[in-house]
Amino acid sequence: MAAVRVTMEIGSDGVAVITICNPPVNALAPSIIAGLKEKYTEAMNRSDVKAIVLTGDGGKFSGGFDINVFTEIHKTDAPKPSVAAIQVLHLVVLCSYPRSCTWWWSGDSNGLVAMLEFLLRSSLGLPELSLGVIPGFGGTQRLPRLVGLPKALDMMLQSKSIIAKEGEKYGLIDAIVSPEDLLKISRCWALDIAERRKPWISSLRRTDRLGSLSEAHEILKAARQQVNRTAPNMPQHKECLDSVEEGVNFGGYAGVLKEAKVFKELVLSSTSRGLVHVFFAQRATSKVHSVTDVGLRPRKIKRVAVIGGGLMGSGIATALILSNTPVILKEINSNFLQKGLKMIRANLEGLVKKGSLTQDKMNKALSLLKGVLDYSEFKHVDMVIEAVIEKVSLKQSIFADLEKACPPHCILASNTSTIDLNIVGEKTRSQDRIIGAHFFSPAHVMPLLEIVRTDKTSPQVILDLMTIGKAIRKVPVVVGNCTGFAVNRTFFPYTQGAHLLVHLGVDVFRIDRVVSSFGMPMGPFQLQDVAGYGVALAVKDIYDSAFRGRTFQSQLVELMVKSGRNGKNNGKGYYIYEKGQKPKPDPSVQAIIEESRRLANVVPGGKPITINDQEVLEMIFFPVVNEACRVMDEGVVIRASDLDISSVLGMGFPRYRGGIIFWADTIGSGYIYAKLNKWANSYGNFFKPSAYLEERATKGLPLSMVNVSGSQQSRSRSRDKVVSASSGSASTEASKGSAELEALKVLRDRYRIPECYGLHAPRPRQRLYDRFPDRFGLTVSPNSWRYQVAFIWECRGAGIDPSRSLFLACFRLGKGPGGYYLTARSCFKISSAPSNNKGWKMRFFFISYAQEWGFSTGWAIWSIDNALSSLSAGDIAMVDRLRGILSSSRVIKEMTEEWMVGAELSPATGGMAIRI
Ligand SMILES: C[C@H](O)CC(=O)SCCNC(=O)CCNC(=O)[C@H](O)C(C)(C)COP(=O)(O)OP(=O)(O)OC[C@H]1O[C@@H](n2cnc3c(N)ncnc32)[C@H](O)[C@@H]1OP(=O)(O)O
Repeated sequence: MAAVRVTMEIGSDGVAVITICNPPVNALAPSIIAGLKEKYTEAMNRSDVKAIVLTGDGGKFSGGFDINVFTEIHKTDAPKPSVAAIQVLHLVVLCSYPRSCTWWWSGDSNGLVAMLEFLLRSSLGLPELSLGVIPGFGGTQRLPRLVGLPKALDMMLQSKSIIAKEGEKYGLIDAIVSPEDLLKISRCWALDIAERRKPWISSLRRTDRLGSLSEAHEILKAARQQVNRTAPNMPQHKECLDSVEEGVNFGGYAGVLKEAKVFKELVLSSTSRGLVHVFFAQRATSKVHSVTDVGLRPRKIKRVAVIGGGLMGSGIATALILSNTPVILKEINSNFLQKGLKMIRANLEGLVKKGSLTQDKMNKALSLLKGVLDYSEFKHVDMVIEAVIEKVSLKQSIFADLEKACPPHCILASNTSTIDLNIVGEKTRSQDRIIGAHFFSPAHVMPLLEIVRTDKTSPQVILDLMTIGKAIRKVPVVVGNCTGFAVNRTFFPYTQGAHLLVHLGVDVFRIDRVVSSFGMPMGPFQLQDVAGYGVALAVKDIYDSAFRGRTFQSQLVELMVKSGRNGKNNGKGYYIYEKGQKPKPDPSVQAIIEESRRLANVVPGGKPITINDQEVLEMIFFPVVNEACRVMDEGVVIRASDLDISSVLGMGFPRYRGGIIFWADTIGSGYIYAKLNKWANSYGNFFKPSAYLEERATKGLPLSMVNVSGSQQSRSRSRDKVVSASSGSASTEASKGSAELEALKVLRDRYRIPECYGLHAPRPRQRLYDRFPDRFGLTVSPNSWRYQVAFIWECRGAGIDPSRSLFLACFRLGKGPGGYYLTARSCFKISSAPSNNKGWKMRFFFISYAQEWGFSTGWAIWSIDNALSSLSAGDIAMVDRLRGILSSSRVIKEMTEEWMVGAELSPATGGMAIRI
């Protein structure tokens, strides 16, 4: 992999070409920004440089600011100096008008002076709001001045990127040139500007595209109204408008100052934490151990057959032809076939009507579609996706036919949402080719593709389906085989919980309101209306037998159907649906609900319960979290974040809450466990906490920590396979270690503890050990890392700054009256006698240690200073607090027992680990 660097080459024409290199997307990491600043200064100081062109390595410019920095900030709760540096750099660049230098980037003749301006312009998109922040580097000011307020607001508020042609049309870029000519033309253009043959206009000072003040205010007012409607729970939208308005009212420079202030605040918001988590969770789905890391190459899927032209089949076919994959649609008779083809056409027409597809592209897509009534053409397909009704015998006979009709390499996929794939493929001998391709309705719109593998599905088949999934613009998440798979299984208690609440006396429409204001696209009852009652009735028995003892059954849906209601389909459900109107709650369902309540008779003591909105929310979502725990426990998902992204993309769980597990961990396993336990005692087993949840709650661990202990693994039904898949074929001991590390990583991420040993990588620590064996009095073991993390985490829980606890953890714990406790002696030594040999040695050691972990020296010094500033003052209260933690903490007690036995620290260093 190419090194992260910024280079500068100065040509004989006097143009300095500065190139940033940070694969894969040349993200603006702090080191890149520092490198840019350095090269800029160097170029400015050289008399032979007339102009500067900024470019990116590997044929790309930049994917914007390095999002990993946000993650770091989220872990420490404080903006890193790097962020401030960016702002400083921005201002420096902005204010220091280079006399003879031209900052110029890919086709922008106005692009003098502010190099960061070019980053903005050439990326052709400002996706910052999708990460919970607002555009920085003056983005909120420059974009409106370049493309006009309406287009700029559209791009920023929707995080919408635009293609080069559109950029040219709106004045964001000046010329479109071929990749081969880009640098050559850029050099000439830059020289033209430097030598005043072309004009330079600073975008920050432009006002011509802003319109009059009153026009601008009108546009902003309309945007504000829209934001209140569409993003009520996301502060960054409103803040973005405020920053733009500041610039409109008081000038670009004032706008930049406001933007910088707001940016710093937003980066610490819970919204940004959730959104950044989702960003990485989505990308993590591309990595499936033993599939994507074993050198397999995806095979070309030239033609796909879809069986069944119903709602799902036609949606899947639509998605495929939209991405240029030829499709054969098979139905059992011409009537059904025509209906299916018509539905596909209607799907495409809908997109044309919305403006997201041109008529030409629609025609091209339709030309790739062919309807058939038999299997004769199946010998030419590379993949089949079966999408018929959920009937086991029908699916089994289709798969038996497919085995005969398709070539031996053909992938045999089923879109079943509930049925065990082993049963689907029972009548074939092609189990290695059988896989689940679970789309969500409408399949051409919903972004999630759940890829279900069985024990026998071959890695090649999984990889091929992942690849085609990405080609049709889905996010493929690979999951294990079980009833409902990962998403439907996790969310089955969502509807059931809502039904149980209704039967306990809570109003249907209130539940929907509470759930919608939490951020779901609609409440569970409206969702049931939209999905149709057929689905609810079809899965009822399946779930009841698979999850026996923890389902809630009522007659409500049957009674609704009996009364002539079928949800949105026939315009009558819990709501009334009229064309062109918003769904209206139907008060007449009340009688049906009363009848169902009477039949279910679950209200304790016959008196409807009284609960507040928060409890409504918890009683609906905590059972979902509980089931998600079982899904993780059984290894149905590879990692917790797969459930986060699946809940966001498949169920509409609010993205800014980070997904179901991320959200649950912000609440805490202990709280959720206690609530579920309480409800289980009052209302039955539907709420009974799972063993996974119980374990994490008792140990005070996050739910996202999938691997905790050996007992956990042995309890798991199918996770052994998944765990070994994620930790390779190493020995048991090694895989235990890697599971431990994985757990640590999760802990670190969840509790935002960047300072944990071993979390950055076990190897640096091992290297240190190899280099300085005398300084380690104990063997490096995963357990020591775990305990150190636990310690730091405990300190954090007690409100002690993680940087201090890290520092303390680095130094020794001494023995005192009443037990072992932490002593600040080592720290005092440093602070009271900084010139003392030992003090300096320790300080130096700490810094080099920090460097090995990948922290900067600056950070290490800052961290030491931070710790010293509190400790050197003799902060007895804190030491007492720490002592309190040590004596009361279960984790620490556990540590004590183990550590007392074998661990001994080197007196030479004062300890590299906690000594209890
Ligand atoms: C002050 C400023 O205004 C603040 C900002 O700039 S905020 C940051 C704004 N930037 C973004 O939001 C861009 C995010 N990135 C993207 O949209 C897309 O990655 C892209 C369009 C640049 C490229 O897409 P694509 O080629 O499909 O690559 P994609 O799979 O998304 O990413 C490839 C890798 O780059 C990483 N990556 C992408 N953008 C990154 C970024 N800005 N920072 C850090 N890593 C990034 C991804 O995590 C992924 O890593 P992995 O391979 O280890 O999983």
